[in-house]
Order: sequence, then C-alpha cells, then structure tokens
Amino acid sequence: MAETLRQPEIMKKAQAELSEVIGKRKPIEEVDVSRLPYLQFIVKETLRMHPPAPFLIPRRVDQDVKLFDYIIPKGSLVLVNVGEIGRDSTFWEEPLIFKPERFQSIELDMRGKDFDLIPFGVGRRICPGLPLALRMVPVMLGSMLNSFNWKLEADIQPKDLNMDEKFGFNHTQSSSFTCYPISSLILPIGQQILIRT
Ligand code: HEM
Repeated sequence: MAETLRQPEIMKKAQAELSEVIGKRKPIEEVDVSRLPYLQFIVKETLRMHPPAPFLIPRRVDQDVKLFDYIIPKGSLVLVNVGEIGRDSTFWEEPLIFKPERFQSIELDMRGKDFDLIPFGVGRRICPGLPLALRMVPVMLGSMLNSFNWKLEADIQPKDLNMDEKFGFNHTQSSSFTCYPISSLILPIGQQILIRT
C-alpha cells in the first residue's frame, strides 16, 4: 500500500484491473485472485523489495559444508539474506525501483523453487502460512484498493515516504510518522498514515 501511494499510477492501474474484473466497489473473494495478475505482481514486488523476514530463520550447520570456494564449518549459524537477494542487480533489473510490471515477463514462483525470490524461505522450514498469505494478502490489498481511493495527507509528498530498511524490519518512515507495509503481516501495525477519500 505504501509503495502504491509513492507511485499513484500503480494504484490506478490496480484499481482499473479490479474495476474491470470484479466491478468497482464490489467485494473480492479468494477465487478472484487468479484473475487479477497485476494485483499479484504488486504483492510479489512488495515481497521482493520488503520481505518481512529478511534473514529467514537462522540455520545451524550440522556438518562441514563446501560452498563454492568456502568451507562452512559444522556448528556455524547461517543467515540467508533474502532482503539482498531481492535487490541483487545480477538477478534484477533496476532492483531499487518498485516495478510490478517486471513480473509480466518473468515467471517466478515463490514456493521455494526459484531462489531469486524466496520471501517465504525454502526447504523443510519453508513458511507453512504461504498458501494462506498468498490468498489473503491480495484479497486484503485488493479490497482496500477497490473500495476506496487512497492518498497521502495533504502535507506529505510521495517522496517523503522513506522506505529504507531498518535492521530486521521493514517500515515506512518520515519525521512525522511510521507505518508498516501491508506485506508485514507478522509485524505490528504502526501509526496510521493514510486517509480514505
Ligand atoms: C506475507 C506473509 C508471510 C511471509 C512473507 C512469511 C515469511 C516467513 C518466512 C521467511 C519464514 C521462515 C522460513 C525459512 O526460514 O525458510 C516463515 C516461517 C513461519 N511462518 Fe510465515 N510468513 C508469512 C505469513 C505467515 C502466516 C499467515 C502464517 C500462519 C498462519 C505463518 C506462519 C509461519 C510459521 C509457523 C513459521 C515457522 C515455520 C518453521 O520454523 O518450521 N506465516 N514465514
């Protein structure tokens, strides 16, 4: 939601899709999500740039592991930096720009198969809430966008929404407010910054 407020044309595009597929101000249901590709691209792009668990859950290595030229000794604690993987220019074009359209031309699933995008982790400890999250996040975001027009308070400019990451958390911050993006289901919601029109 914060990213669509920073780039209102993205919000308009999502609203146009919702209006065409669902009908303006009509409620969205889980079954509708598969017919809303642009909304899903927004969720994917949010999880690429702002994964709520940017280091996943720490792993301990139970035997020496050779990884390229490195030996990771038994007993080491390993953090997987998903936050940086999502911003690595080797994999992503213009990684610091929020651009849902990038997923129009790349087919990546988030179920731990494509390592470029693993906001839910991977392997035996992959997030068990993934199927729920991938239904509910688009339904919530889509419902809010389809029901109301959203804009920042008059004295806040889109560029003032600072989306810089703080260690271990992602939040939107300026001198006057703090809020957590919609993707951060597992984090508390901060001070409200949005107004409905
Ligand atoms: C956008 C929403 C969510 C994201 C991005 C997310 C992300 C993650 C990540 C990255 C992990 C660690 C996986 C790993 O280290 O490989 C995790 C673990 C977990 N998540 Fe989620 N999660 C989300 C929503 C949920 C929901 C809705 C639930 C429950 C209903 C949930 C329950 C859990 C549990 C129980 C674990 C621990 C699994 C284990 O350690 O075996 N998550 N999640």
